Amino acid sequence: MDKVTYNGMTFVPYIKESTIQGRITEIAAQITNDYSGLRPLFLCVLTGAFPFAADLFRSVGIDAEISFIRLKSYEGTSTTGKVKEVMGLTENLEGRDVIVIEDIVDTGTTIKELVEDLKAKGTASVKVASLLFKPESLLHDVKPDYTGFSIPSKFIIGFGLDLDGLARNLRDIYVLEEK
Ligand SMILES: O=P(O)(O)OC[C@H]1O[C@H](OP(=O)(O)OP(=O)(O)O)[C@H](O)[C@@H]1O
Ligand code: HPA
Repeated sequence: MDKVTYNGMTFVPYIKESTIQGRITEIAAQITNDYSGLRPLFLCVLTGAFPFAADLFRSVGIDAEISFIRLKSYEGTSTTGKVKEVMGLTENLEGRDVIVIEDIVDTGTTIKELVEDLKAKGTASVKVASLLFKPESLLHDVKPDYTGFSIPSKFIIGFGLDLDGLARNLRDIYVLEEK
């Protein structure tokens, strides 16, 4: 794995694809066990979560459905603090067991708003599976129920995570190089 550069910023290798896949398999096994006999609805938060959602959803061993919502709050490497719904939900969520799939919980702003919204829609339960979690960046009292990797508060890209729309197609995860 070599360094990569986007918009003049250099990123160094951080988490390998094989390590990511191994962790996704473990989370899928946990979900398979926790939701046995239920038919959960996975809700993928576009855009960043799509590679994680595809791999996680295909690894669970129970009947399940998947749907998508598109939320946006980041510009460059920082949050705007405002979560914009770019594409909404069409499903009736009443009585459903929902598992939100996120690529990252950073300040927690996106997940806090989304989970509150989903609970207000009459869901039976709402849990969050996030590939990455930055506990030291949290601005709200939230925490994923299933976490791939807890990481320090550094900007990362790859495996769905972007810098202004780029780098989502990297198979591995990279972190911004320290100067
Ligand atoms: O915990 P937070 O500080 O709210 O950050 C997490 C959110 O930020 C990213 O989305 P972004 O707005 O960059 O949209 P994207 O998925 O289209 O890249 C990521 O996919 C999460 O949804
Ligand atoms: O570290 C990050 N990288 C890319 N997108 C993000 N959205 C929240 N945090 C991040």
